[in-house]
Amino acid sequence: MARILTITLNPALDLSVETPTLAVGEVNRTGNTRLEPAGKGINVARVLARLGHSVTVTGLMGEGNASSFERLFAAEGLQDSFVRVPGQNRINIKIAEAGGRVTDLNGPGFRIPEDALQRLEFRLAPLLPECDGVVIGGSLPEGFPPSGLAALVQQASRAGKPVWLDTSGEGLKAGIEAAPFAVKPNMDELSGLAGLPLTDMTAVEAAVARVHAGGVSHVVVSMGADGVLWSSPAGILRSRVPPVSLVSTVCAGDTLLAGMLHGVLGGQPDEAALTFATALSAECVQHIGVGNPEAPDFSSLLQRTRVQPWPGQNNTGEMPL
Ligand SMILES: Nc1ncnc2c1ncn2[C@@H]1O[C@H](COP(=O)(O)OP(=O)(O)O)[C@@H](O)[C@H]1O
Ligand SMILES: O=P(O)(O)OC[C@H]1O[C@](O)(COP(=O)(O)O)[C@@H](O)[C@@H]1O
Repeated sequence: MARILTITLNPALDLSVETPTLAVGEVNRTGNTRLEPAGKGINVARVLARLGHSVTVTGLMGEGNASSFERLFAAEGLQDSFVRVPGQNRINIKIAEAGGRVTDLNGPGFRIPEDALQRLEFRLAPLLPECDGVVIGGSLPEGFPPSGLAALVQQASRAGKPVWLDTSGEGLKAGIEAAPFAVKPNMDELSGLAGLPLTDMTAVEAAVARVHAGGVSHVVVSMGADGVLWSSPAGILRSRVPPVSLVSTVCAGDTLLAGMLHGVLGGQPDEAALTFATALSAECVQHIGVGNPEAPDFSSLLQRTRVQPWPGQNNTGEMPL
C-alpha cells in the first residue's frame, strides 16, 4: 500500500442539506442535513485511508474550529500534520435537490498570516521524503497567492514526488505552470483554463493538449455524468459511468482522484485503474459524502463501468460529449 500526503490549504465544514426542491427567497423545509469536516485534500485522504493506504494530511487549518477535523482524523486513521493558523475554517453549504441538482455556496476561508506559506514549506520538508505521492486539493484561502501554490508543487517535485493537483481559477493556472505530474480539472475548470466553452470532445482534447504542453503528464478530466477522459503518455482512455440513482455530486471529484491514485500508485493496468476510480465516483453520487469502496453495490458498479481507448472505433473527436 502507498504512503500519500494530501495538502488542503482551505479546509471546510460541509453543511449538506437535502431538500425536494429549493425555493429561492422562501422558507424551505429540509430533509437529511449533515455537517462534516471536508475540503478536497481531506476528502481524498479519507477515501485513500479506506482503501488501505497510509495517509498524512497537511495544509493550513483554522485553529478556532479545528476540533471536529481532529476527531475525524483520529477516527479515520489519518496522520494530522496541519499547520494551525488563527481563525475559523469556513462552512460550505451544499444544497442537494431531489433529481440531483446541487447548489454549492463555498466560502473564502480564513485570512492567512504572513508567515503561513513559509511555515507550511517547513512542515513539508520532513514529510515529503516519507511519501510516494502528493495531492494538493482545493481553493486558496484569503491572502494565499497563486505563486505560493506553484512553490508547493515545485517543492514536492524537487523531492522527486508525483504531485496530483485539483484546484481552480488562478491557483490552477499557476499550479500548471509549475508542471505537476497530474491535474484533475472538471469541465468548468478545463473550460476556464482554455478560455472557451467546451461543447464537444474535439474542444476537450484541444484543451487537454494545452495542459500537456505546460509539462503535465497526466490530465484526468471529470465530465460529470459523461464519465472521465484520462490523457497520459500511454494514450487517452475514456470511461462511462453506469446509470445510478443520483443524490449529490459533492465529493465525486475527490473520490475519483483518490481512486486514480489508488490504481496508479498500486501499479494497476491503466484500464483497471480508471474503471475502479470511475465506479467509485459513481458510487459516491448515490449519497452524501465521499465514495465507499465497501458499499454493497460497488462490485456491480465496477462490472457496469466501461473503459475504452479514445477515440474508439465508433467514436470521433467531433462527437458530442
Ligand atoms: N450523475 C452522475 N452519475 C454517475 N456518475 C457521476 C455523475 N456525476 C459525476 N459522476 C462521477 O463522478 C466524477 C466526478 O464528478 P464531476 O462532477 O465531474 O467532478 P467534480 O466533483 O470535481 O466537479 C465523474 O467523472 C463521474 O465519474
Ligand atoms: O476548496 P473549494 O474549491 O472551495 O472546494 C471545497 C469543496 O469541494 C469539496 O471538496 C467537494 O469537491 P468535489 O465535489 O470536487 O469532489 C467539498 O467537500 C468542499 O466544500
